[in-house]
Amino acid sequence: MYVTKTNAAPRKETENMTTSKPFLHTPKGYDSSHFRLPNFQSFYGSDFSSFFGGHGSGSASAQFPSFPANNFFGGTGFFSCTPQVGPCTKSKYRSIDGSCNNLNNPNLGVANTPYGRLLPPKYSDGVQAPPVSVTGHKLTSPRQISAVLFPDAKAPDPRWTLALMQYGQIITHDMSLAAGTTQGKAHATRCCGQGLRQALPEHSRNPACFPIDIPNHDPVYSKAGIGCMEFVRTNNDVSQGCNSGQKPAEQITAVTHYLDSSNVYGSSQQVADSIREFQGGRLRVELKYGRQFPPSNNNKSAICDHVSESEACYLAGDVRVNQNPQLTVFQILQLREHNRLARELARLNPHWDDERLYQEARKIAIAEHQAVTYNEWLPLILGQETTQRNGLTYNTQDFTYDYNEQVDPSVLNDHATAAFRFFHTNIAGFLRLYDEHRSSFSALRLSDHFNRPQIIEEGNNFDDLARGMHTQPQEASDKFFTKEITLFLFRNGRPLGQDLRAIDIQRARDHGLASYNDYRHYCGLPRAHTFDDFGDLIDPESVQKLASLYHHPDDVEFTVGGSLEAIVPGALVGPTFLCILTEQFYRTRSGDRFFFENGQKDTGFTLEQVNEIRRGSISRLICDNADDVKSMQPRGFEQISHTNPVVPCSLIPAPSLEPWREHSQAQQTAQIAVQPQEGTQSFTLPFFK
Ligand code: HEM
Ligand SMILES: [Ca+2]
Repeated sequence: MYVTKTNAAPRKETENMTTSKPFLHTPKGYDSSHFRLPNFQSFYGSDFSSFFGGHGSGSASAQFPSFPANNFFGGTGFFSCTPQVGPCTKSKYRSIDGSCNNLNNPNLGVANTPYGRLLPPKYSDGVQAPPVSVTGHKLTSPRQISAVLFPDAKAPDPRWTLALMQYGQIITHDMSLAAGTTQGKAHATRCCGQGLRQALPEHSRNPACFPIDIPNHDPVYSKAGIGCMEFVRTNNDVSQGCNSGQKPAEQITAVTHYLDSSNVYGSSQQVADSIREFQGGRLRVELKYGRQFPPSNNNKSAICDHVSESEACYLAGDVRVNQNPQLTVFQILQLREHNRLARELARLNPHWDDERLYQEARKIAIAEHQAVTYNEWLPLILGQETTQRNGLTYNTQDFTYDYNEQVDPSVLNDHATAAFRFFHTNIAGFLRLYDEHRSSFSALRLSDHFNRPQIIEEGNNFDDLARGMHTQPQEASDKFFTKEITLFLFRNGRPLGQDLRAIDIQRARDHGLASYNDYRHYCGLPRAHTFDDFGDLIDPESVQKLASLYHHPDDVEFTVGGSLEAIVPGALVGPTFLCILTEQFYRTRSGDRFFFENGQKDTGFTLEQVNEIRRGSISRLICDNADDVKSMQPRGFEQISHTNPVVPCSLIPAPSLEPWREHSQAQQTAQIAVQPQEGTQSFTLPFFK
């Protein structure tokens, strides 16, 4: 069944699903001009109700009471995979942990629940151990695959700015975090079958040859750039694993699955409360020379690298906030945007209390983030045609009416552990600094500043970095990855660091992802029976390398094959990853009852409010929240050109908060007296009594 935007309404679920079954959305209507998805039957039978953490069954939590959170990462132990949720109250606002979004299945999308999956895992023992070659051979070390197939070659993207990549990382951090893998330092957590959650101990990693750290004095590296080449045991490949006979292990993601700015607000009440000011609806900030920065992290030495007590190391809704300077800049812009909204709302509605201001500002800030993600970012990444045809974007001034409670919003393992990581290709090794005239005078080396955000507070760096990422090109979408992440990741002052591409490959093994061929098949592309068959989408040189690295075409990993595909015209990714990403972003919007455009009666915005939010943009975010950026090009993800010139911020459209004003008698009288001022952007000036 194919449903296209041109001849039918956006796709809707039609299966007769009951609450006792897992909510797996089956991708029926996927379509693009280049390839089509077949009708797809969910591989999970109806007896898998406990597979995704027991959604709908409730039995797991009854049998295995949940353990205190502080035990969670503290070594091997079993915990409930079903969050204790509900009963749900009818709230106008999202919960912090994602619960009660889907009123029939309040656990859906909640933080610390398993990823979803499109294709069943392929563990070599059926339940937990990473896949090995179908011919029984060991797989080549991820580090070697990375070095052979994904070398560095500088090729700036002809059209898009580094902000496009950087906002992608914000989106990613909003959507998922493999529990325990933060900064590559900690250990994994997963759900075994039967709703058991297991924290794996640190020593389950073989310290003798962790495949990803490149030893500083590695003789092999110095010759061949390979580093540690042995195949090693991984997190999942441990003896204290899930008991045999159980259903396969499922990895857990620590943040809310929804696109709800959980990176800003936190995914647990505890974190959310720790970053609130509890005054005026604002989030906590530290003021430095009148500029707002996030509060200081109490755990600096564990979270940041190279930190003296005086160096900045921030606390935010997401633990990865300090990971790289541009990411931190965006997080700070989002934080300041919340506080800006809270202040504006307080002026419009002086009778609102802290809680009301916090919730309303949060709701608007999340909506602005969804608007930028879906209307500005995704069409560039997936291609406009793909987003339009598959119900990801709508060209309308009306509501979209596309919430579907049958859609499972869970972030898919296939997406987060393979497809979405492809955009590591767009990372640039150097971050250029640009002044207001768009002259560049210096650049930061990325690996000098991993987990070390102090640099952004110095001088005008904050603005120069903000302008810089909207001026400098991102790296092109191709099979090349900058050495700053494949050789120097988290090097923390050492000459060499880790290899993110190798980590991506290793992590996908650990999560038991099916093969590249399986995903080709899933996406309606032919399976390759010989290595040469991959030549339909992959260049001959890479096909040859695949043949040298793998024993059989079925051994080729999804992360690897998918990253070598030719880019779909109009998009920034190859066809198989595009298919998975499209499915994910369809679920993320239509499975979210609070999605800003969908016109839900009790929770949504008025149409007038929605259309104000639609006026927002990435450039507006910079104009409103950088320290002193006075001009931007209108389309910030697109490089500056004569069709996208830098203009004064006053010419960049801005949402008006006027539709949020609650009209009391006194205010109505006052409004007549105070007319909106000519020439100011649409934010209404505060009303002075
Ligand atoms: C400077 C930029 C970036 C750096 C340094 C970076 C680094 C990392 C690191 C260290 C991990 C954890 C790897 C692991 O232990 O498995 C990770 C995970 C990931 N990255 Fe990136 N990344 C960057 C940008 C991006 C971008 C632009 C995207 C996509 C648009 C992206 C998508 C992902 C995804 C989906 C994951 C897995 C999240 C999860 O745990 O579920 N990253 N990245
Ligand atoms: Ca989230």
